[in-house]
Amino acid sequence: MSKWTLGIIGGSGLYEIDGLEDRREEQVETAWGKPSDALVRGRIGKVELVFLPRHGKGHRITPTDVPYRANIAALKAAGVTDILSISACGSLQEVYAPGEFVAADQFIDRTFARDKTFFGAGMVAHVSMAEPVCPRLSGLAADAAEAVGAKMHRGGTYLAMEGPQFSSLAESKLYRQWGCDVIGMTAMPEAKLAREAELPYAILCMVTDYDCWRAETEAVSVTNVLEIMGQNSALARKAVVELAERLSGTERTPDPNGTDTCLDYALITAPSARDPEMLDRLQVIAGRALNG
Ligand SMILES: CSC[C@H]1O[C@H](OP(=O)(O)O)[C@H](O)[C@@H]1O
Ligand SMILES: Nc1ncnc2[nH]cnc12
Repeated sequence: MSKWTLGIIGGSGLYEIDGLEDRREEQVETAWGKPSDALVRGRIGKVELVFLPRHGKGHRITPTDVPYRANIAALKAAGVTDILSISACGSLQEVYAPGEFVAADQFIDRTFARDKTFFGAGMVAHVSMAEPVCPRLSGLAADAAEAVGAKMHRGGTYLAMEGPQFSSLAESKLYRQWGCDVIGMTAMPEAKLAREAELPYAILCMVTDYDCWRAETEAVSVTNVLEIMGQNSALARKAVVELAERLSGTERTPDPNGTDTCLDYALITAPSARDPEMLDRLQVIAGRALNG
């Protein structure tokens, strides 16, 4: 029987999760360095959970400096089967009010100062990002959040900006014209790297502000993000417990979208041209496809 091992990446305001039995912390190191913090492991019912606070405890790491590759590699090495990110974000549309949740299913990546692939010289891969979010996990997470009282919006486009400064008014208006729904600084390259690691990924965005485009509202600041997070992070934590409890009685079947085996269609470097050192480094991420 295949079981669920849920990786939870907590964003701004979410530095712990609730309800873990057998809670323990593990300091780990990967071929891409140390992850943002110790992995917090435990169990809810029959579901294993591995929690990682993206910015580290105490929020020490900027969105640019988050060790995205080490985080995903550490979760993969820990046996995680699926990743749920919980992130604070700004609303780019009237319909998403602070305090509400958006299960985003598309991204526009405007980040430019981050390592975005595990692969590279000696082993090149091109995974599909046409559907970057796992519809199964996203739907289950949205159901769980709704069940604990969150106002949920299903689907939406998340604009990933570099930061750490918030957007100018001109940028905020431009992203609205592009049809984006929410804005944040971290889902990219996280979702891309999860895909390369064959891990289905979903994101629950907690709306904390209206960025700066809405004339009748003051522009986003850390103060108002933290205030809204303070009021709503308990809901996000309850949603994680609810999700794990709902999955506890079920067997995990392969991801219907094929993410579990997506590298079968992505590796392009000819076997004779592959760099043995690169292949060694990639074992934890791509061993299934490389050795198969
Ligand atoms: C504290 S406001 C800006 C900060 O909040 C979001 O973080 P996360 O996505 O990790 O929840 C946003 O992306 C910025 O990093
Ligand atoms: N308006 C905003 N822009 C970018 N990241 C955010 N995180 C929370 N609110 C945000």
